[in-house]
Formats: sequence, C-alpha cells, structure tokens
Amino acid sequence: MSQTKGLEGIVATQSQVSSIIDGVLTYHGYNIDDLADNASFEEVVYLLWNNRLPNKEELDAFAKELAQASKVPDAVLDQLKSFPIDKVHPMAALRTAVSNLALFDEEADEMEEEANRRKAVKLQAQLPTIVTAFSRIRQGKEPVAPKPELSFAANFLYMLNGEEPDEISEKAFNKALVLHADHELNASTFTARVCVATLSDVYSGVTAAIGALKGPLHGGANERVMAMLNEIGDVDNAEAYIKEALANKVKIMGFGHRVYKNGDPRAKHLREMSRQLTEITGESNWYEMSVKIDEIVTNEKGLLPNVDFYSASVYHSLGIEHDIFTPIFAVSRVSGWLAHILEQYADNRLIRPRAEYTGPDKQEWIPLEKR
Ligand SMILES: CC(=O)SCCNC(=O)CCNC(=O)[C@H](O)C(C)(C)COP(=O)(O)OP(=O)(O)OC[C@H]1O[C@@H](n2cnc3c(N)ncnc32)[C@H](O)[C@@H]1OP(=O)(O)O
Ligand SMILES: O=C([O-])CC(=O)C(=O)O
Repeated sequence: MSQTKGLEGIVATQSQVSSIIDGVLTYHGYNIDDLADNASFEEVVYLLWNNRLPNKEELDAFAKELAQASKVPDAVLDQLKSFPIDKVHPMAALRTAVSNLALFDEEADEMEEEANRRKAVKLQAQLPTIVTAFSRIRQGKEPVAPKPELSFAANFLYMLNGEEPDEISEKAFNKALVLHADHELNASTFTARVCVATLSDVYSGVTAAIGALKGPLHGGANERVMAMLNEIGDVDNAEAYIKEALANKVKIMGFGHRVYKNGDPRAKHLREMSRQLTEITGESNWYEMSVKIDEIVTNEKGLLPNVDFYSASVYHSLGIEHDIFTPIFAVSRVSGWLAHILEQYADNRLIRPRAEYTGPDKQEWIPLEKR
C-alpha cells in the first residue's frame, strides 16, 4: 500500500458543484470572475443547490424563503448568552450553536430529499443570525432581527451593526460572499461529505465542517492575516518582518495553496476591493502593507496570496471585528457544504479510505502488573 501525505492530488469523489481545472474556478461551469462581477449571493446559492441559475421569479421566491427561515429558536440564542462570552471564539460558539439547532428541529434526522432541502434553507438563513447575535451579545447589545426586504449581504451587515449598510459596503460584502461560497473538495467540504456519507444528518455534517474550517491552515487564516498586519503595523516594517519569519520557517498566513500553484483566481478580486475600500476609509496603509507583503513573499518564496489574504483588509475596512472574519467565511461556505451534502446523499457510499500501518509488529502482551 502506498500513501500520499495529506491526500495531495487524490481524486476522492465526483462532483458537479464546482471545479478547479488548470487554475480556473467555476461553480457548476460558471467562471468565478463572471459570478464575482455579476451575481448576488442568493443567485449563487440557488446555482449551487440546483445546478442552474434561477429566473427572476425563482430568485425572488428563494430570497423570500431564506428571509423567512432566518429566525433562530430562542433557546439557541439563550444558550449563546450563557457562554463564557469573553473567552469563547465566535467559531467555537457557531459550531456549538449549529449543533444545538438540530435539537430544536423535529426534522433533524429525516433523510428524505425535501426534508434535507428544508434544513439546508434553515442553515443558510440561520448562520448569519447566530454569528451576528453572538457578536452583539458579547458587546452587551440585543440581537437585531433581520429585515426581509434586504439582500442577504445587506441583512448580515444590518444584523451585525444595527444599521443598514451603504451601497458600496453591501456590494463589496456580496462579492466576498460569492467568492467564498464553494471550492471543490477543500478540507471542510470533504469533512462534511465524510460525515454525511455515514448517513448522519445535515446538522452533523455542517457542525463537522465548521470545526474543519476553524483551523489556521484553512478558514482560520483570514483572522491571522489581520493579526499579522497589525503586528507589522507599517509598510516600512514589512520587509524585515516577513524575511525574518520566512528564515524561521514561520508560515505566512494567507499565502500558498494545495491546488493553485499559479495563483488563486479569487485573490485579485479581493485585492481590488481592498484597494477601493481602504481608499474610502482613509486607511490605505492596510492595502499598501498587504501589497508589500505580497511582493516579498512572492519574490522570496514563490508563494502567491490565497483567498484569505486580501479578505482580511476588506473585512477590516467594512468595520468588522477581526474574530468574525472566519465565521463570515462559514456564513458563505455553508452554501457549498450544503450543496455537497445534498450531492453526497443523492449517490451515497461510505467514505472509508485505508491507512498504511507504520507501527511495531508482533508485540507480546504484558500483564498490567508487569508494565
Ligand atoms: C481558504 C483556504 O483554506 S486557503 C489556505 C489558507 N491557509 C493559509 O493561508 C495558511 C498558510 N498556508 C499554508 O499553510 C499552506 O500553504 C497550505 C496549508 C494552504 C497548503 O499546504 P500544503 O499544500 O500542504 O503545502 P506545503 O505545506 O506542503 O507547502 C510546500 C512548501 O511551501 C512552504 N509554504 C507553504 N505555504 C507557506 C506559507 N504560507 N508561508 C511560508 N511557507 C509556506 C511549506 O513550508 C513547504 O516548504 P518546504 O518544502 O520547504 O517544506
Ligand atoms: O480549497 C482549499 O484547499 C482551500 C480553499 O481555498 C477554500 O476552501 O476556499
């Protein structure tokens, strides 16, 4: 038996949800550049779950369905309030709250496709409610109920801040959601598929996926990019900081990718958004510092920025707290997880690879008293 560390290059399933071929990302065949420039997040979710774009009527009905499903059971919000709020990371709170949602859904263990689709709508609609409620609760503020007439992107910012966003912020946030929605068999999506392939329920699959996204080698990198920018503090410090980190074999957050070796096609959109938004906020230092780091890491290591690098200065410019960056990734990526979960159920087989054993052989049993 031979093995590939980290399953690099292994094709583990077939999927129609998204593809990365020759460095080009598509959602069901639609190029990410077209989607980023034109699509609403709601349209993208519809595409991922139905393998086609909606017409106007279908989109309106879907957006309404999402808006109507956004209320989270009071017991789940009450539980958020009971957490040791100043110590709990929002990703841990989200993981626990999503698991808790299952306890209040009578259909949680129903396996019919229609029931699973209803749960998908609830999860997509309720993750923003949980993330924004948690952020407000820990600031001693009341959660804000969503406004059904707002877009998904605008509603998130509204529930987070208690005021409706301006058009530029709404558009930028919508684009960020579109860019993060799905990404083939990334670690959290694979986790979700492995979980539900045992015929476990949708909530378990999403809870497991949140746990995988939380790690710094995956979705957790965006928060750490901002921590690094803060630590560097000024564009003039960037070169010395990065060179020292690389010399010490420290991983630079937001760089490198398992699949893309010639660049992540999402990064250019986020870089341009970072430029525009930091100009508006009068804090172009974050953009300039990011560009400088990008140049140094590329020159020194040949590594290019991934989706997490410029998203940090984008979210910061939108006034979002830094530990909410990864939960925002989850608010978008849950659409992809759910598409993959539905696809997995539709043609399921248990996912159970093998391990190459490297431990000792033919060990002799030693009774407890002799050890
Ligand atoms: C949404 C996402 O999940 S995108 C990824 C988000 N994660 C990050 O940004 C964290 C930083 N990046 C990384 O840790 C990695 O590049 C990963 C996890 C994304 C990909 O990991 P892998 O495919 O296993 O790449 P691997 O770790 O083998 O890297 C190959 C070489 O490049 C180096 N390298 C990779 N990424 C980085 C980095 N960000 N900084 C410095 N060196 C790096 C590795 O140390 C390794 O060097 P070596 O051959 O001298 O040992
Ligand atoms: O695909 C990956 O390995 C990680 C990634 O970029 C994503 O999940 O968006």
